[in-house]
Amino acid sequence: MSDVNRLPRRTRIKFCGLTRIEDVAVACALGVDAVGFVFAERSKRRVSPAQVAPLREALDPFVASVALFMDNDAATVREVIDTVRPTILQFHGDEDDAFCASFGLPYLKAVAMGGEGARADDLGARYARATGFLFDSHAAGQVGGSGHAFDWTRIPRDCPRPWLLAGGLHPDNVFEAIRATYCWGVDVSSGIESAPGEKDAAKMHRFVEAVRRADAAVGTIATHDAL
Ligand SMILES: O=C(O)c1ccccc1NCC(=O)[C@H](O)[C@H](O)COP(=O)(O)O
Repeated sequence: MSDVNRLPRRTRIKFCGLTRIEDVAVACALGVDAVGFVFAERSKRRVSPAQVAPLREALDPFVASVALFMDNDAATVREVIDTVRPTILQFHGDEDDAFCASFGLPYLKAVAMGGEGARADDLGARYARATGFLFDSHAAGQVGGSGHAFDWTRIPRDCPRPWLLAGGLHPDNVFEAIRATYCWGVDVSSGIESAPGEKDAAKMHRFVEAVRRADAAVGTIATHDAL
């Protein structure tokens, strides 16, 4: 394969559970790909649509806004879409493909990898319209954002769409996480916080720096298949 078909690897970065406009500004300055706002009812980082609207307006161009839900009802999802205008939706509960796709926006399905009942098989068939997947450490029915990792060897090798690794990532383990899993993207919440919902600028900076170091260490991606 010629070098013209290879580019440096770039792991996508999503910062999740933002609640403050100053944290949005830092995330944008660091060049992250996406920020997440949590509308799940039991979350410590839960925000209201009205609270998020100015944060979403403050985003730089090309920084995606992700609205997170966990078994919220359709009316709540619609209210968030109308007020916040997120780029993409992310569902953490028992939602099926029909529900997730019914809002006319791309969606990510979070896959609960913790606990005994983890079910990561057949994702392409069960969530045929998902844009991608996010493997997270919480157990089915439990909230995310725990700061705990799961056993990365349980990630299915044949995931049919781009997928993000989440759960317990922080500036000191994300290098190894990327090297071990070759994930498309990483998602972090607790690992860049000083308190739930309050991000720490120095940790955010160290996290991004570690991802870029991992990208350089892991090497290149072949682009010929996609072109
Ligand atoms: O963050 C929450 O409070 C939350 C509540 C309910 C459903 C999902 C939730 N968060 C989803 C995520 O943001 C991921 O779990 C997160 O990036 C990984 O969390 P962490 O282990 O804290 O990095």
